[in-house]
Amino acid sequence: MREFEYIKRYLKPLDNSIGDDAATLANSSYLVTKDILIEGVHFFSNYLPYNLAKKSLRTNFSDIAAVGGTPYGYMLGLVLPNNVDDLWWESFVAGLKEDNKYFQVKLLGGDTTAHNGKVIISVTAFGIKGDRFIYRSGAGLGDLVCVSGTIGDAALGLLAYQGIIRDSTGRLKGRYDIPEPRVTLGQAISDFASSCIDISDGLIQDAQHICELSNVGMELHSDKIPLSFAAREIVEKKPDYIDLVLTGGDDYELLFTASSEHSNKIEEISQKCRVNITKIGHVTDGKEVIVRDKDNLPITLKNKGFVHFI
Ligand SMILES: Nc1ncnc2c1ncn2[C@@H]1O[C@H](COP(=O)(O)OP(=O)(O)OP(=O)(O)O)[C@@H](O)[C@H]1O
Ligand SMILES: Cc1ncc(C[n+]2csc(CCOP(=O)(O)O)c2C)c(N)n1
Ligand SMILES: [Mg+2]
Repeated sequence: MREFEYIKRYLKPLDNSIGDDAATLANSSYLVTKDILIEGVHFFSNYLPYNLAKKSLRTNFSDIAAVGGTPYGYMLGLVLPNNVDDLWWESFVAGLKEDNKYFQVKLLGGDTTAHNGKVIISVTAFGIKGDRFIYRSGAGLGDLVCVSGTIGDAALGLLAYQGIIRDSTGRLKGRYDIPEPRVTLGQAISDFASSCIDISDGLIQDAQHICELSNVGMELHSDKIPLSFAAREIVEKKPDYIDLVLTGGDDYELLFTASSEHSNKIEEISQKCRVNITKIGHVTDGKEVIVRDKDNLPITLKNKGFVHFI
C-alpha cells in the first residue's frame, strides 16, 4: 500500500478532518503543519546542510501557503548522526538564519537527538490564516485548474545530480536544492480559490489528491504545462521526459482551482505577485485526472508521482 492508502485506512478514521496541507489550531486563526526530510529519501548524503536547513523550512512553508496562510514560526526536530561536527552545524544554522529573516519567522523550540544513523529533520511549522482557509475539497465542476511557476525543474535537477542529464546553467539543480514556497500567491488567492495543494509528490498525483477530496475529475493539457527554458530544452530533445515533468515532484508550486469568473483576477494576481500562473485544464465530473497531449489524445503514465512504501 502507498502512504495515502495507509493514512486513509488507519489515520483518517481517528479524525475525519485531516487531509489538507495544514490544519487550523483549535478554531483559531493559527495554522500548523509538519514535514519530515530523511537523508537518502528526500536529499542526498552530500547535500549542503545550508540547503537542508532551507529545504526543511520551505517544504513546510509551502504547505502553509497551500491553505492561504503566512508562516509564523517553527519547532525544529533534529535526528543527527553521532559524529556530526561543527562544520555541519555552522552551515545548517546559516541556512536557518537566512530563512528566518527571509520569511520573517521565529524558531520556537524543538528537540535534538543523535543516533547511529542518518540525518532526519522533522519541522512543525505554524502559520497565520489568510482571508479564508483553502481546503483540498472545494473544487467544483467547470472550475479552472491553475498552476504557479514552472513544473518539472526540480525532478530534472535531481536527474542532473544523478548525472543522467546535463544542467549547464545550474537552474534545474537550483530548483531541486532550494524551493520557493508561494506564500504571497497563496494569500492572494485565499479569498476565491475553490481548492489548492502544493506540488510535492508530482503534478498528477497532487491533482489527484484534490480530485479525491473534492469528488471530481480533472482534464489537463500537457502542452499547457508551464516549462522553464531549461526544462523545455530537455523535453524537446527527449519528449519522453514529459512523463517526469508530469509526475516528478519537489517543485513546491501551487496547484489550485477557481471558478472561471475569477479569470481576470488571476491574471492581476499573477502580475502583482510576480509569479506566472498558467491555466492548464478544468474540473470535470469524473474521478480521475486525465492528461491529454497536443492532439487531444489521453496520455498513459507509468506512475502518477512519488510514493513512500513501494
Ligand atoms: N502520520 C500522520 N498522522 C496524522 N495525519 C497524517 C499523517 N501523515 C499524513 N497525515 C495527513 O494526511 C494528509 C496528507 O499528508 P501528506 O504528507 O501526503 O501531505 P502533503 O502536503 O500532500 O505532502 P508532503 O508531505 O509532501 O507535504 C495531510 O493532511 C497530513 O496532515
Ligand atoms: C535523494 C532524493 N531522491 C528522490 C527524491 C524525490 N522525492 C523524495 S520524497 C518526494 C516527495 C515529497 O516527499 P514527502 O511526500 O515525504 O513530503 C520526492 C519527489 C528526492 N527529493 N531526493
Ligand atoms: Mg503539501
